[in-house]
Parts: sequence; structure tokens; C-alpha cells
Amino acid sequence: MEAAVEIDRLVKVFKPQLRGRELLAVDQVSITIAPGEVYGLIGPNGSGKSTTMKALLGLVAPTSGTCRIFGADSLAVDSREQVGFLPENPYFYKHLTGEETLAFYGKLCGLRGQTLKDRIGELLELVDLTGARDRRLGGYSKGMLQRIGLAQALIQEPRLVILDEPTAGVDPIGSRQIRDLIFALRERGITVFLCSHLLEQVQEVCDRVGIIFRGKMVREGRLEDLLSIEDQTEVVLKDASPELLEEIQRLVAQAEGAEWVRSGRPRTTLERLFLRETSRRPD
Ligand SMILES: Nc1ncnc2c1ncn2[C@@H]1O[C@H](COP(=O)(O)OP(=O)(O)OP(=O)(O)O)[C@@H](O)[C@H]1O
Repeated sequence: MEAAVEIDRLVKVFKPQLRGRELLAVDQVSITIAPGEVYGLIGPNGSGKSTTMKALLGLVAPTSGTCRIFGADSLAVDSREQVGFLPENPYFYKHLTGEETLAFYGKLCGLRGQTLKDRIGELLELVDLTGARDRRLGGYSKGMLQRIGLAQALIQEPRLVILDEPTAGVDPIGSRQIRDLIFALRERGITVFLCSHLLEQVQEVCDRVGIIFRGKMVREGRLEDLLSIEDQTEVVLKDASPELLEEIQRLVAQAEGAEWVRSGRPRTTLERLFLRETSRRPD
């Protein structure tokens, strides 16, 4: 099966504008993403995530290496026909309404008439902005702006969506909505390539993750494989009495090779606690 994304030994060196040193932003990075997969590229600020994405989109010319989208070289204009892109800081015309914004981008993609109208209606529904379709973007919250940005990226029914920090500056509830949207894209079989430096967001939505640091890919794999601690087993008990715990501990002490590491209450993440507490409260 043809890969949705194939980045092969990508190198990007930025030349200094006047004096100064060359900057190796991406160093021999290779990424392959299968159709329908949700892939997350994570790494600290300045590690080369956006540059990798821009090279894939043909917005940055590789110093060496190649990028392909469904087999087409990223430097060829037609490779972009299948791609939707949400940049890190999307710029929108604040005086346009949500609906006008999508109409603007839809027309740029060649959509017209009823097809365009239907597509706009469908996308506003998908990103939960039907009620705000006639409001100007100047009055949208950051989360709403990201969602209209996502709708814009989907206007031409792409097979691949590239999202650069889709939840940057968005509160946990807004982030949850964007995450749910990514799940919805996966259900539709759309390939998603996203980057973030927020690990928890990536953890929930991605099938596979790459960790990039100082331009180099340092780890890559399926999330379960990356996160499992190979030599440990987790048992979660409900309403366990202290006596039962003692009994188990005694059994473990008798067992050859096994070691009791810890017991205690499992913790939720701060993000989950925040979402649980705030979703209970009326506005
Ligand atoms: N057009 C450019 N000219 C010169 N240097 C650049 C350019 N674009 C990016 N860089 C540099 O390349 C390095 C990688 O930047 P990049 O934006 O790819 O990182 P990132 O991982 O996306 O960071 P962030 O999480 O902050 O968005 C940084 O040191 C950045 O300053």
C-alpha cells in the first residue's frame, strides 16, 4: 500500500542572512505514515517539527532528502491537492464570519454553488460552529479559531491533514474538542500528521509517535510500545482491604525473581481532573 507520508533522510540547513552560523534544523529525519494513521511528532521548542512539516508541504526546500505525499514529491504542486494544513498561528480575516471564511477558502479550492454551500454546512457541523456561523472571527475564542482553522484545512476533502500545534493556546475543554475532531477524522479514514510539544494531548490521539530533539529523530514507535515499561506488570484492584494487600505482598515476597514495587491509589492526570471538575459545573 502506498504510504500517505514518506519523508526520507530529510536534512534542512538554514543559511545565515548576514553573518552568523548555519543552522542544522532537521538532521536525517525519516518518517513513514500509513494511510489512516494518526502520527504525532513531539519535541521541545525549536527541535525541527515545523520545519519538517513545511518541507513535507513543499513550503521549505530540503537541503537533502525527499518528502512524498501519496507517492508525489512535495516539491510538485499537485502533491498538495490531497493535503489540508493548519499552521501554528493561522491568520484569519477578523471581519469575516465563520461561514464567509470557509466560503473564501472553498472558492480558492475551486468549489462553487450548492457544492460549496453543502460543504460549508457539513464542516461547520463537524467543528461545532453552526451556531456561530454568522459571527465575525474577531469575536471568536482561541479554541473556536482553531476549529474554524481545522474546518478550513478540510475544505477540499483532503486525504491527509497536517496540524502544526492544533491546540496551542487553547484551554483543556477546547483541546478536548479538537482531540475529538481528530478522532472523527480518523474514523473517516483521513491520515493525520500533527506536531506538538504537549505530550498528553498526543498520547490520547496518536497511533504512532516520533520524538525529535535538536533536529534528530531520537525515538519512534507505536504509543503502547513506547510507553510500556517492559519489566513491570500493573494490577489495579477496587476496594482492596489492607489484609488483602498484605497477603499479595507476602506472595510476591515468596515468588522467585518478582519484586513488589509499590501500591497506592492510581492518580489521574491534572488535565483529566480539570476536565472532570469543570464539565460538572453549569456555565
Ligand atoms: N526560516 C528560518 N530561517 C532560519 N532559521 C529557522 C527558520 N525556520 C526555523 N528556523 C530555526 O530552525 C530550528 C527549528 O525550528 P522549528 O520551527 O522547525 O522548530 P519547532 O520544533 O517547530 O519549534 P516550536 O515548538 O517552537 O514551534 C529553530 O532553531 C528555528 O529558529
